[in-house]
Amino acid sequence: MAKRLTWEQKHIVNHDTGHALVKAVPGSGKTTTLVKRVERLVKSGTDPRSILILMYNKSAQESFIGKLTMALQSNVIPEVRTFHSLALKIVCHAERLQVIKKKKLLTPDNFDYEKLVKAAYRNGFEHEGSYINSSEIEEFELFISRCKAAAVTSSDAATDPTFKAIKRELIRAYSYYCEQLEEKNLRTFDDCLIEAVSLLRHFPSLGNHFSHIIVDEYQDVNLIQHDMTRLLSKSDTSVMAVGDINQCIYEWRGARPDFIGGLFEKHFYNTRVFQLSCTFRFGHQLSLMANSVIRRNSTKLTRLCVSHHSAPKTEVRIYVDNCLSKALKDSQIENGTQAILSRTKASLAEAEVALRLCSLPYRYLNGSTSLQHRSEIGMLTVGILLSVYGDLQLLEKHPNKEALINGFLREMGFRWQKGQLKAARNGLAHNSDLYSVLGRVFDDGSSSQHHKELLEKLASICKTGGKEMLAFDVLMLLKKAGFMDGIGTEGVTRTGSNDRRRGMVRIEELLELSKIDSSTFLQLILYPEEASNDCEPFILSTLHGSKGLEWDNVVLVGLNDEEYPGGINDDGYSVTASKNSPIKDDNIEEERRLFYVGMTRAKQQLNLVVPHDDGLIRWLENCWDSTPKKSSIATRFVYETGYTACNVTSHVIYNSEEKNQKSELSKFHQWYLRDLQRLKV
Ligand SMILES: Nc1ncnc2c1ncn2[C@@H]1O[C@H](COP(=O)(O)OP(=O)(O)OP(=O)(O)O)[C@@H](O)[C@H]1O
Repeated sequence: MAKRLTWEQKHIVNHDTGHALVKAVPGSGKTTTLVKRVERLVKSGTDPRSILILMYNKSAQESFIGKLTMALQSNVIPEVRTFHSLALKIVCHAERLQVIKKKKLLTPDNFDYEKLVKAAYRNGFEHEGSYINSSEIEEFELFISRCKAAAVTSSDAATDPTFKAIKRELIRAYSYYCEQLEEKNLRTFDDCLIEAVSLLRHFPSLGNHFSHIIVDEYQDVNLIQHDMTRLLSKSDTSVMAVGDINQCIYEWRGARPDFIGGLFEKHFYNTRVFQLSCTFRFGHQLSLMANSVIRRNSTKLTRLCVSHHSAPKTEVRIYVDNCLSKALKDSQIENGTQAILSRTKASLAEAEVALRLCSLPYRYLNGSTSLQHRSEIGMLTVGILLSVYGDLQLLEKHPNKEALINGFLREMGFRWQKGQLKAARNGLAHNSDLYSVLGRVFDDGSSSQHHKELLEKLASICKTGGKEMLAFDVLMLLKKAGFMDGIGTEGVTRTGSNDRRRGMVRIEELLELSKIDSSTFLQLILYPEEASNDCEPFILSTLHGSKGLEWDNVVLVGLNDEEYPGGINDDGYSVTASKNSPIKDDNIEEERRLFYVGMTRAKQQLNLVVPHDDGLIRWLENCWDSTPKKSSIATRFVYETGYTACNVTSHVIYNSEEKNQKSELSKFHQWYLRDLQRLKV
């Protein structure tokens, strides 16, 4: 059945020519509106080939093409591309015209790309042996994209003072990566973007002439993409940028709130501003809570996110005491989609253990790191194996043997000398007696006092536990023996190191709470039970990864203030950040936007799993929605939701309660009611 467009949607569909900026709240029917707009333009005579639509990623591009083909009922549809694919088209065209050198495109799914990244990593870190932890490669790739988004060359990286805090190994790896691309005559999509912008600047005719350009998710564009949009726009081109400043969360990839929040209007003259302020995804309580959080940012909130009458009546629950298992048990929705989202990967690892404990099915959104590949889990598993059995026989033939042992060897703080790590790995391939293997490795005359002490620690832990011990107690033994002291010190980036340290804290809390014995823990990690298939698998994702997606049931975890937003700046670019420095206002604003993105993914249910915090309980009882003055245990963002007051107001709305009750509501909630009336939704 055709949907009746809201009047805000109709205004956008009917916009004629001239630049436009559409400010759209989450789930506000952007795609529906844009498809309708293109349909109207084509039906009123615009040549579809003169319309360009730029989507943020490939899946959005494919879904948009599908919807457009259906709407236009024609094979001639406008050009729908991602920035990358458009850049590639321009670069290929320039190659054919022999304006630039021909190079081979290296895509991320190409095996040669993986080989190149690993070779560069090995080179930078002087890494020995064939095994490299996937999360280390992920961190290196992230660093590559950060550099490329800012068009940083390898020599820039080596000399730029803002890179002072970056590990030299990482910069060496990046230089090697750039050199290899050059030497082998290769380019990646990131290189294409940089080259395409430079080509358009010097040879403007390389870009087709478009009468309309529509750019979706404009809050995610970086400077290169913003420049590309400008260079593609001719004097008679109408550019429409669509996005939400409150969902700008990719600053580490070069996106900045000011592109959508000012620069677009500055660079594209006479821009008309439109709003899509009505959400079809979630109900009033969640809308009120989301507004209540995001209004703390310095970006002035001129329009609220308001729920459409057809939106689900979303239920929001808060679980105190980090009761994830309880939240998982009572929040499942039959046949509904569900997700667990977290700021850090560390809390996702904890969620994985909790899901295994409840025998619930799950998978990662992008298939990346799973429990066995996290080095602190390897450390703990090997430590428990040693304390219970004295050796690693149980790992023989296990598919994750290498990953788990690698975690241990890496986190134990051995300070390996050349050749030793490789010798240890080779030795352990055929011998499960870790103590004797390491004894032989360090018995070459060059071993230091430090190595001897570590071996003594190992000896002290071997078979001290026993099957009947609680996993938590074994962990305490390992801690006492100094096993956990080195966690994170070998990290590729500070973000990764912090994440592993947090992972350890999270697992410690979970083991203390769940009281499982060590053999159950080993079973969970090594041979988890088949999960029940009574419900849809829980999707595990970071908040960053959840952007643009939605689920019936969303569970947010890792909501303690010291982890999220955290007291320290995790960003490896920051030179001055120290453990005690307070998080900067800009960073808090970005973290707040991330929380806003996370909470607005839910359709039917939002479950917030928070640590025990008496302050929060008081806050909830008193209907307060201000930020606590002193540092809190639960993340400050949960306080900012004004949960109880929003619950009351949404009750008033759903039950069409009396006017006098409405007048008792806060000014902010009255604003919401006025918008609801104004929008007539
Ligand atoms: N006018 C309308 N009336 C009723 N439902 C609508 C209307 N417009 C859009 N929707 C519904 O709202 C939901 C979200 O729409 P759409 O996918 O177009 O949103 P979006 O803004 O692109 O989403 P996102 O925020 O994830 O980018 C869809 O289920 C769509 O059918």
